[in-house]
Parts: sequence; structure tokens; C-alpha cells
Amino acid sequence: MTMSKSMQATAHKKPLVVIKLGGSMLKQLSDAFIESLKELMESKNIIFVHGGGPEINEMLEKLQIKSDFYEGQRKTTAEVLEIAEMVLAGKMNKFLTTKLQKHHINALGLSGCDGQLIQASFLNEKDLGFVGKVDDVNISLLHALLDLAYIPVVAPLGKTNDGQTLNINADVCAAAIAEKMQAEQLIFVTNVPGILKDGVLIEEASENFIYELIDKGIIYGGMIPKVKSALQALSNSLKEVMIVSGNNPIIHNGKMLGTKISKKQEVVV
Ligand SMILES: Nc1ncnc2c1ncn2[C@@H]1O[C@H](COP(=O)(O)OP(=O)(O)O)[C@@H](O)[C@H]1O
Ligand SMILES: CC(=O)N[C@@H](CCC(=O)OP(=O)(O)O)C(=O)O
Repeated sequence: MTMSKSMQATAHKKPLVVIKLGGSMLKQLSDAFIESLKELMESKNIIFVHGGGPEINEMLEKLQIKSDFYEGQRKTTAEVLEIAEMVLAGKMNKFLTTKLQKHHINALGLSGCDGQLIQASFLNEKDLGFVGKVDDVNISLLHALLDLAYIPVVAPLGKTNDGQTLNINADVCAAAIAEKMQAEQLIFVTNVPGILKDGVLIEEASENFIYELIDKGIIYGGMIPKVKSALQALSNSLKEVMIVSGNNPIIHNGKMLGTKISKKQEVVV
């Protein structure tokens, strides 16, 4: 795909949005959804981070390797890590870049292990094994790609100082990239319309309310890393995190539907 010099020059001037595409819906992403992303790209720079949890589960099952989760994070043995890396950096990363390219999006796939993109350390080696938290992000690399009019598509892995690869939850990875890149917005695209309580969508959720929902068990499993990393990433530049469904176009009748997470105290149920 060719890009004019003027398009390249303006790439870094657009506000940045980080979009995390969950493994829960990656395989079902509709053409309409991707076309709606293209519309968003007219006014925003976008970095994609993708998951692949269900695909990792499927591969582990085929190989009869057991794996458990703790608060939405996969307990990762050396054996599980090998499969996670294969599925995330190989299968899912190439699946998504191919799909985006089919829609003429100039996608460039890489994992957090490439170009020292994600510098990581063990989150909790004793209980979780080879699971990482993000210490730093090579933002120069991401800026360089955006300036060249590439759309980065990141698989959630990282490397320690010693060169050990770690499995990083994709929500955690996306939030860290959004924070370090001073993105304007972070969007988690998943298989539910947002945070639900008794089947009803919560349109806006503050920090206190989210912790209350976790305590009551209303937020559980894969929703936990989303909300926790969202709260951690919110800052003066990143004012809003959205959790949205991948089943509808990202902007619906001019509006983004889902749960908005902010640091504000008020709650709208
Ligand atoms: N309060 C909640 N509202 C909606 N979904 C929730 C809630 N608590 C837990 N979940 C679970 O979180 C899942 C989304 O997280 P996850 O399965 O990790 O998806 P993804 O692969 O998109 O990150 C939902 O499908 C649902 O099962
Ligand atoms: C440590 C950890 O939990 N890693 C995740 C990485 C993939 C992921 O987060 O995928 P989803 O977004 O589809 O959940 C895992 O192994 O499943």
C-alpha cells in the first residue's frame, strides 16, 4: 500500500487511540466493524493490541496441557508459555494483520518481544509463573511506525532484562501502551456490551464503584484485568477508557456505546 508524503507527515499529529481486540471476538469480527474502524482512522491514529485467550485454550486442550486462571490472568508454566507465544505472535497476530490488510488498512504485526517493544518483569512468579507486567514501552518504535503510516498490531508478550519472554494479559498490555503513548482514549473491544450488572449495561463507572462490583463478584474473570488496568492507565492525557462490544460498529449513530470508565466519583446505572 502506498502512502503520500503529506499523509505520512500528518500521521503523528492526529490524536492517538489504542484499541484492544479481545480473543473472545477476534475470529467473528465483521466487515462492518472493520469498516467502522476505518472511519475512525480518518481522524485518529490507531494502535491495535490483540488477545487470543480462547485460541490458546483450544491449543492447550488439543495438546492436553492444563492451565488455570487467577483473576483473569493465565497461570503460565514454561510449557504453556511456548503455546501462548506460538498462538499470540504467530496465529492470532497474522490472522488479524491479514484481515485488516484485506480492508486496505496498512497493518504491521509485531509482538512485544520485537524491537524491545515491551520491557517486562514477572508479575508474581510464585503464583502465576511466566506472566509479565509492563515496565516500559519502546514508544520511539511506535511513533516511528505511525510516522511511516503503519498501523501497529501488537501481540501481548514482553521480554525481561535477561531476555526471558513473558506472557502478558492483552488488557494489561493495551493499557500500558495507552498510558506510555499518552493516548487520548483506550477502547477494549470484547464479547459483551460493557460492564453488566443484572444483565443491564452500566454506562459509566467510577473507580470506587468498580472496586465495589469486584468485591461483590459482579465483575469477575476476564473483566477484572480490563477494569483494573483501565483504572491504572487513566491519567491527565488518557481521560477515558471504553469497554464496547465487537458485535456492533464501533461508532453507532454517531455514538460509542458501552461502559465508560473514568476517575470521577459519580455513577450512572
Ligand atoms: N460484570 C460483567 N459484565 C460483563 N462481562 C463480565 C462481567 N464480569 C465478568 N465478565 C466476563 O468477562 C468476559 C470478557 O472478558 P474476556 O473473556 O477476557 O474477553 P476478551 O477476550 O474480549 O478480553 C465476558 O464475556 C464475561 O464472561
Ligand atoms: C497472562 C495472560 O492472561 N495472558 C493471556 C494473553 C492473551 C489474552 O489476554 O487474550 P484475551 O484478551 O483474549 O483474554 C492468556 O494467556 O490468555
